[in-house]
Amino acid sequence: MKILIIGGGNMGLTYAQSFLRSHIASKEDMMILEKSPQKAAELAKRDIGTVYGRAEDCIQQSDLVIFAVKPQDSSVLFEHIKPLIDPQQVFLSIMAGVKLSTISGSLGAEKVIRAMPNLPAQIGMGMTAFTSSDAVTRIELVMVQNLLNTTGKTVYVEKEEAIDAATAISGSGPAYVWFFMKSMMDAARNMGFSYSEAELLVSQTFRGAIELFNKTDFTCEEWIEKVCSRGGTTEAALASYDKNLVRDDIIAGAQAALDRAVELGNG
Ligand SMILES: NC(=O)C1=CN([C@@H]2O[C@H](COP(=O)(O)OP(=O)(O)OC[C@H]3O[C@@H](n4cnc5c(N)ncnc54)[C@H](O)[C@@H]3O)[C@@H](O)[C@H]2O)C=CC1
Ligand SMILES: O=C(O)[C@@H]1CCC=N1
Repeated sequence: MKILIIGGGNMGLTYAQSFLRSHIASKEDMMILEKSPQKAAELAKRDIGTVYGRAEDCIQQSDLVIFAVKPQDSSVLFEHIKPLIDPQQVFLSIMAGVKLSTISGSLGAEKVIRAMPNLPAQIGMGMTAFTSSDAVTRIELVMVQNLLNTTGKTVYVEKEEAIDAATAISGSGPAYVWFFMKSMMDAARNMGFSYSEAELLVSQTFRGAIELFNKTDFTCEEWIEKVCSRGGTTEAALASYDKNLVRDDIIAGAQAALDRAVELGNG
């Protein structure tokens, strides 16, 4: 199966590397279409398949076309490739917000899958939610799911709105986690730790807390209770979070991401 990835940025490159690393696709089957000549030259050095600069040279030979450009670049791209595509090709989009109906309507193609991955896909630890149009066959869906599975865990969702919600939670989520890590590192620096000490203290704390959570059946609340001594330090920190409505802010942030996904989908 010939796979064409359109957009060789963070996610396009991640996908190409992941498919190759897992041997689900060979270099001969992988094509990347990248419009920036500088990026295309860098990609060509990576030995991850054939890199193209023109859609005319690669679209027709592909069985699966993956859209990994920014949502804002999608309408120009669709307009350009519409005369080149075969309506029987399968299209997979990972673009935030852009709806199945927009993709099929703009291209005149029926077999469209929408997925929302995240950046830990780079190390096979990604989380992807995906859904598909009715015209995609079971075999085609399984084929795409097998590809997505090379990047981490996947979940099929029936309702397309859940893709926008997943964008706000798991798609953007790694950035929220790094934001929290950075804030804790800033606190550590203020308390006198060096940069590398702050990094070690914080990254190992995140790793330990997440591993512990994943390896047991306790909820977050139960774990929090185990850390908190009555009248102790953790309670003081959590009281400060409560007073400053940190939880509400985190929920509002995720809601802002969801609102933006919907907005991107409306053009
Ligand atoms: N970065 C992330 O963590 C995630 C991104 N996404 C989605 O993935 C998509 C790509 O995101 P990134 O890889 O971060 O962006 P990026 O900016 O790193 O890569 C996009 C690439 O597409 C190229 N491009 C734009 N128009 C093109 C065209 N007409 N033909 C060929 N190449 C073209 C650009 O030159 C650029 O190299 C976005 O739609 C985003 O919503 C989804 C989940 C996570
Ligand atoms: O920030 C964005 O719009 C994309 C979608 C999810 C992660 N990055």
